[in-house]
Amino acid sequence: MGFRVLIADPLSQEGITPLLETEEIQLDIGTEWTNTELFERISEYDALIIRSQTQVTRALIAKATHLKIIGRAGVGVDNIDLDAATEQGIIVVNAPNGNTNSAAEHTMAMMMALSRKIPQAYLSLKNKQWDRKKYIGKELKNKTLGIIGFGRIGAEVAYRAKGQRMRIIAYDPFLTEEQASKLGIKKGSLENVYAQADFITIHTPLLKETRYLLNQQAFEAMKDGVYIINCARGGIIDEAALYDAIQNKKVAGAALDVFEEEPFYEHRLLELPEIIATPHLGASTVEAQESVAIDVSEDIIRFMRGEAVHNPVNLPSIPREALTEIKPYFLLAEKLGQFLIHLANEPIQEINLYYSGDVAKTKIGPITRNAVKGLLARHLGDHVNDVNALYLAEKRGLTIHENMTSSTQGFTNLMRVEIVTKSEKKSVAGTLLNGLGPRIVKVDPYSVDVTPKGHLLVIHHQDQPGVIGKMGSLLATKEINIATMQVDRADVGGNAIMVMTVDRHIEKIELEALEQLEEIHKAISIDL
Ligand SMILES: NC(=O)c1ccc[n+]([C@@H]2O[C@H](COP(=O)([O-])OP(=O)(O)OC[C@H]3O[C@@H](n4cnc5c(N)ncnc54)[C@H](O)[C@@H]3O)[C@@H](O)[C@H]2O)c1
Ligand SMILES: O=C(O)[C@H](O)COP(=O)(O)O
Repeated sequence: MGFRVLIADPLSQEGITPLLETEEIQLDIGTEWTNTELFERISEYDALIIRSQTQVTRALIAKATHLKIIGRAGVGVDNIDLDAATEQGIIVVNAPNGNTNSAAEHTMAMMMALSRKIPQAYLSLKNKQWDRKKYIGKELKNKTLGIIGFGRIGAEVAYRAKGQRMRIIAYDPFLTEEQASKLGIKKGSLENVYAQADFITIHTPLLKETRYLLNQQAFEAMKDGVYIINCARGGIIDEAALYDAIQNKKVAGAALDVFEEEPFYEHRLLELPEIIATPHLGASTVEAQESVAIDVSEDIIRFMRGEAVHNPVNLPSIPREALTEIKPYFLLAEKLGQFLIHLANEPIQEINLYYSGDVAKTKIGPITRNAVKGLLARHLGDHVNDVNALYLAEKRGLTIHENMTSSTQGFTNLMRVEIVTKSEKKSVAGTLLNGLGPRIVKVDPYSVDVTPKGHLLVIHHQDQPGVIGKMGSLLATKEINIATMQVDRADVGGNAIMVMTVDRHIEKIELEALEQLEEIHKAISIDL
């Protein structure tokens, strides 16, 4: 059947070449589909690619029973219910860099068209008017540009505006004084921006904190005759407040590429001659569209092939060099989790992770995620993955603690996973042996050396002569061949453990037969 990909919004044909050239991918174009069709057919797809039009709501995600990845060919993901995607284990990727330049250029074009009233003058000419007095503009030179949101696009706008000899004051919670002075701009608070700027351009995402950031109060705090440019997202400006601010001459004009509701065919703001507008064209250039479509297509192919994606939105992004270093620990962590959950006799309440040696020097978050995934997979199966492991653990009331310790116990790297239940703690520790892969080296207090792979049999028994022989004979009667065996004990004659690798899965009834032996406390079968 292949990996089924649905493109729901118009993408650059050249940009989807990587998908077209990948044999395993079966590509459908649903740009002409109605919403009803999309709802009816979404369950057929492994991947969905969109731009800003398609609303990926919780309801749509609930229907998307086979969906594994959503690719946003662009930056803003406010049209995707990220929580719903994460809960369903769907990874969301975007293409954050491909349209930066186009959006910055569009912002500059809008600012210049606004200050020189170009669209208004053009319309007037089209209407057979030759009116020169009406369209007197304002220069940008020596004016102050306030930039709210100094990320990729905000910074690109700053470079260009400096070329226009504007003074720049920027507000962004992450902008430091040092960065600002290096760039030759001023860092200010929102209030500073409002008080000083002649032009204000917005470049933040639409978030809870930025919704209606530019509201009546904000307009009141601005200079009289300020110009506003929004090529970021509708909803960051309160459109009703902007309308009033223009009517009462506080705001001299606004250039809008984005709106609270899109698309629309009539808009109250467009009745005002001080407003110029484009229908969300910031990223609409040949270059940007090709670039974002390539980026998102390549991430979908990477995902399909089990490789790390480059632009995850609902997973922490890991730099490539760091990923090479930590990836081998993912398997170790997952196997430790899968093994350990079989030792739990009661529901788990807490998961503790202890990292030491080389592994403690890496980015442990994604390693923890894999351990939790392994722990939950026994009861949640395929439903749990890297994307939703922590969410699902949290939903089940599990607390997770990560700890760094110095106790390497002679290994160059060691990670221990511990689960806490109402009445006991169980733990398993493992290491990554150079060139040999993951090894389990401790089960509770017992030292072992087990490759976490295949069919394992864990026996808790009394340390006494003959028990290993009895075990071996019983397994032989069931035609269960032992491939490897590890034994350790707490004290002579005390509690002991055997961890065996056997050649086939051991049935419950066979475990019960083993537990009939007097010296055997518990027999556990684990398939890894
Ligand atoms: N019109 C278009 O077609 C178009 C094209 C591309 C991007 N966009 C939009 O432009 C915006 C910026 O994109 P980007 O690629 O530069 O994103 P970015 O993530 O690189 O930058 C966003 C910046 O906003 C800052 N920020 C967040 N909350 C803030 C707040 N409350 N106050 C001030 N700053 C805040 C962040 O710290 C970050 O530096 C996004 O909304 C994106 O969707 C629109
Ligand atoms: O966030 C973005 O990348 C822009 O708003 C572009 O949106 P579009 O892909 O719908 O043009």
